[in-house]
Amino acid sequence: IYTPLDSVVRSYESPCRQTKVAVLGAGVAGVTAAKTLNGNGISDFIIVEYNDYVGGRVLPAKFGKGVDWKPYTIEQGANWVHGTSHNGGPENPIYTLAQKYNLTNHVSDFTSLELFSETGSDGFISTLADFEILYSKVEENAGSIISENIQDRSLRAGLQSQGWYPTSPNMLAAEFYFIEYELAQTADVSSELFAVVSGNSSFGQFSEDNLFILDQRGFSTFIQGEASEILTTNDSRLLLNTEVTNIASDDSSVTITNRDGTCITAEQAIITFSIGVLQTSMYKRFLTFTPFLPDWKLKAIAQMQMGVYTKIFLQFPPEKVFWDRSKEFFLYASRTRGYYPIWQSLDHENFHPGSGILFVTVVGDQSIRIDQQTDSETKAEVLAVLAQMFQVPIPEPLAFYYPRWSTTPWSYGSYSNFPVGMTLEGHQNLRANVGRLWFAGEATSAEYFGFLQGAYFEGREVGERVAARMNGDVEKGRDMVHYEVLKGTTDTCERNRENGGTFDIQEKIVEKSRRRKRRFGRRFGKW
Ligand SMILES: Cc1cc2nc3c(=O)[nH]c(=O)nc-3n(C[C@H](O)[C@H](O)[C@H](O)COP(=O)(O)OP(=O)(O)OC[C@H]3O[C@@H](n4cnc5c(N)ncnc54)[C@H](O)[C@@H]3O)c2cc1C
Repeated sequence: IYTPLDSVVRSYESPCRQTKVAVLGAGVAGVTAAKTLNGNGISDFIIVEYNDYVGGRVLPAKFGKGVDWKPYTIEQGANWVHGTSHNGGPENPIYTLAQKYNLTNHVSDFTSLELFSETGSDGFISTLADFEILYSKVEENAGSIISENIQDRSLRAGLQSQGWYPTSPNMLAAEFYFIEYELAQTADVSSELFAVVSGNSSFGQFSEDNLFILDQRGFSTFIQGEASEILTTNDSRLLLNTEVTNIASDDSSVTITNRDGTCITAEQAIITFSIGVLQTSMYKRFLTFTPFLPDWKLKAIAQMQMGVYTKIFLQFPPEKVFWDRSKEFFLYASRTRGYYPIWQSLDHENFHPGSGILFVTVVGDQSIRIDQQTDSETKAEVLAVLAQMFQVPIPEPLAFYYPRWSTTPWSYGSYSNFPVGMTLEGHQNLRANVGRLWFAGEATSAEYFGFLQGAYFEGREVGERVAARMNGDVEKGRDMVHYEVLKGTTDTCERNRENGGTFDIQEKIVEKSRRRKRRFGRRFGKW
């Protein structure tokens, strides 16, 4: 018999929208997780996304003007597919998707490079060659760290053990080109082992090619395409413009509360927020967990690092282009580490010829510094560097833009980097579920952290685990391994898939590292 009290009790019990799985975040990891759930028969999910678009850190923008006055599409976030496929061997899933969506691209030629000092064009190519040879020894050493299970150390210590002490602008620039440009942080704070693992997993396993995506539909076309295979237009299972502010879980359900006051109750939740968001929320409290996450999880979140990587775009009048249009890259050696070091021209026959577009990349502390500056302050610095490099009067740019990743509230940084002193077990604590809360994203990948493929593989894995749990597959849907107490190293037998690493592949790749080309290839002639 229905009584008014029943309805009060019912609405008290479930004031929120009900679903089986709440997928939090609509970047590569979230969309891949949702697709995997769908592929395993779970279509009752809700994706909650802060922004008004699908794609997360794959973020095109309109910039400048073309001959027809239409702006160009440039990429503020991810730009390259790092590693493609290897003679019928394993293929980078992002490469597979780039092909599926026919994304226009060009393989970057890192040898198409001109070098500059603070007083103009320079010929410090031998420094680059020296670094490249030395780095192959660092790779071999990382191989010993795995095979002999010795303690990891900083990449700085690894470089120093090979006699690398950067004391000149040229050496700083060479180190930037090989290390910071990829890790978005310095060798000082990076793990030697995992810097090598990361390079080998993508470039050693897939290929050395780096596809620069210049598709005018935007790089995010592939994620939006994948999302549209599981969602209809205006699908009520995709909540855009919705910021999650609290995640409450107990033995029976998870409740997601949003900034707009709405809420969702789910059986399981997949959290794909960046490590920057999870870290910053610990002290800014814009996102809270009820109850608090356990100590082992909080420590792992605090330990993984978030790098910052900033592309600063300039469009000059095309008739006033002052750089060599046949070159793709320009490397500037400043006395200050990381001061506007890498320039890339899009006004090139393989990119957007006649565009007048040039962009410079800074990372780490330099990114954090310029994120606090006004556009005009940063523009003045950038133009002064160009004047030093090219030794000609630099025209006023028609357009100038850069995103401020370190303060972006849905990302707080660009991508993760493996710190010194974090073991595979410590990292596993970042991946492992806490009851009904599952974690996925580029940072939870021990092998592909920082890359799109990391977000893809982790989204897929968690999607499979959650689907298995919902479908009653006890073995596959079991809790992920975590470690209440962390030891100094990870036992050899624990370097396995369960802990997010396939180090047998790594050992084989490291063995070959001396013979194979590295990311930048055999460019500088000393091989
Ligand atoms: C500048 C830059 C350059 C890069 N270059 C490359 C490259 O060339 N090649 C490459 O492979 N990778 C590159 N990356 C890394 C790549 O972009 C990421 O690895 C990948 O996009 C991460 O996907 P994700 O799904 O893990 O996280 P995200 O894309 O960050 O997805 C998480 C989603 O969660 C949402 N979210 C956050 N907080 C909340 C909240 N409170 N409520 C609701 N939603 C929320 C966010 O809006 C976001 O959409 C680059 C990244 C940046 C920033």
